[in-house]
Amino acid sequence: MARMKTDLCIIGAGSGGLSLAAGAVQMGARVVLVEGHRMGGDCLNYGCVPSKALLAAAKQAQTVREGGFGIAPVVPQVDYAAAMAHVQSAIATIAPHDSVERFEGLGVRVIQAWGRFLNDRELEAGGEVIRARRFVIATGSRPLLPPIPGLDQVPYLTNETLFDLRERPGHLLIIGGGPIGMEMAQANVRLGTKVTVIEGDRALNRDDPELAKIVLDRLRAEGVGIAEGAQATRVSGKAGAITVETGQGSFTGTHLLVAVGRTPALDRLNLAAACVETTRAGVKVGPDLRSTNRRVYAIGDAAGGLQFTHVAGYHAGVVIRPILLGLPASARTAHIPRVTYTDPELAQIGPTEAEARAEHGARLSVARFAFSGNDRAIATGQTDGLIKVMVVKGRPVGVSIAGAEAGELIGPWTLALANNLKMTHVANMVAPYPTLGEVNKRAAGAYFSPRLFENPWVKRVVRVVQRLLP
Ligand SMILES: Cc1cc2nc3c(=O)[nH]c(=O)nc-3n(C[C@H](O)[C@H](O)[C@H](O)COP(=O)(O)OP(=O)(O)OC[C@H]3O[C@@H](n4cnc5c(N)ncnc54)[C@H](O)[C@@H]3O)c2cc1C
Ligand SMILES: NC(=O)c1ccc[n+]([C@@H]2O[C@H](COP(=O)([O-])OP(=O)(O)OC[C@H]3O[C@@H](n4cnc5c(N)ncnc54)[C@H](O)[C@@H]3O)[C@@H](O)[C@H]2O)c1
Repeated sequence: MARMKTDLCIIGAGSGGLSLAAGAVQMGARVVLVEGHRMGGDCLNYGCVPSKALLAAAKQAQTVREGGFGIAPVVPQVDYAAAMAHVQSAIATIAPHDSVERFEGLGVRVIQAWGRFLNDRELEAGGEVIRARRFVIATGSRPLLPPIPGLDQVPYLTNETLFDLRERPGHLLIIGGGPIGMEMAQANVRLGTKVTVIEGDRALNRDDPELAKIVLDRLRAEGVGIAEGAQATRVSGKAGAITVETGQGSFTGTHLLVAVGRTPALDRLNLAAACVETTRAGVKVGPDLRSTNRRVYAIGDAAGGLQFTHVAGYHAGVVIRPILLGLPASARTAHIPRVTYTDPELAQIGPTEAEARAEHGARLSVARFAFSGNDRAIATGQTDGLIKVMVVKGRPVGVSIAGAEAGELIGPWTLALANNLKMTHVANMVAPYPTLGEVNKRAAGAYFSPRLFENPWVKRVVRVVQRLLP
């Protein structure tokens, strides 16, 4: 077997591995990148990109279907295969950016094979033994397949096969009402599929219930059936007629999508040989993302924390400091946002109201502003929405937004939380009129209004000054 030495060996060329490889090689390190399947990982091939591309096609169908503003609604003529062709075209357009050619052009040695540790300092991939000063496990995650009796006896879809469909499903059952389940429910219902979501708990249960309701009400109004408190206990049937049994009754559809979470992709790595310990969530790491083997780090979904592309990229930025420069660094989570790209969108940073109340008690103030008070939202018919800002000692600690463009609107708050800014900084901002972005400033205004307008001292001072002014 050929042998090579390198500074850094990264296993997995997804969101985390690619960011790290590009950064490390351009800063002068010798980098080997090992990828066993498709460059770009889950996000490009089976996750963010295809799901957002399908949602875009679905939004187009919905715009036509709803009409409005004096434009007559029309039943959309949906070509499901063409919508999926748009999905593939979005992937193909981005793929060169994540390609072997681009990374080899940057100076990265790319090995297209599965990597497997031989011992605590060596990994084998594609018949080569790589001895590296540091390793980074960036192998991501795969769909969790729950032990529901009968599931292994029926054909089912996951995010890895859903985008291969070319014929529109007649009735899509989705087990799991998390972000994957709800995004794909709306995409499919808008493209003309009958959809039923089967959720064991509350749909979108990680989000503030008041804001999740805004999204769920819209989905229900568009025709998505959402059974909550309906844990799937048995699956049976065959292609075209699949039945899911739950405590709330049984549901039969033509297709089944399983979207009940993720499991870390660590099984091919032979981690025991490298003395790298794991938990059910992923590689066991400290705040510095270092594993139980001090030469080995883990980033992204494999590190067992938040599972988002921007987190994988952020992790890459954290580990590059100790790996390349020997400097300390640790990962934080308080400033990490998340967005579910339903229409309306659901965005969150920091704790929800309930989480913040549990943590801060009476010190917490919650400022609210409804989209129905925003002129642009009224002009464009997008008044279903609400922003809540959780404030402690004059600083925002959490923000929840449900509404049009919530993912864009959370931007200024990500800046505020990352830099520990105060509500005054947000209130000082002048937002262009008329924009949806004014909801951010109005929420800051809602925080200051009672302090300014309902404060007897302010009134007294104004009266005195008015008497004294010439
Ligand atoms: C349907 C869906 C929609 C999503 N939408 C969003 C979104 O809108 N926004 C967002 O932020 N996140 C989204 N996510 C989550 C996001 O895709 C992941 O958090 C992100 O891809 C994680 O990046 P990663 O680098 O950790 O892993 P990945 O991108 O999964 O990359 C891991 C790579 O490692 C490779 N690999 C695994 N084992 C080995 C091995 N032994 N040897 C060599 N290679 C190996 C895999 O083949 C893969 O290419 C979505 C996920 C799904 C499933
Ligand atoms: N927009 C985004 O950023 C985005 C989009 C999709 C996915 N993702 C990432 O992917 C991760 C996985 O998403 P997900 O939606 O698969 O998982 P999830 O864990 O967020 O939601 C899964 C849901 O399935 C339910 N469930 C589990 N077992 C069940 C059963 N037997 N019967 C009925 N319901 C059951 C759970 O109660 C839960 O609500 C997310 O947490 C997120 O990190 C992000």
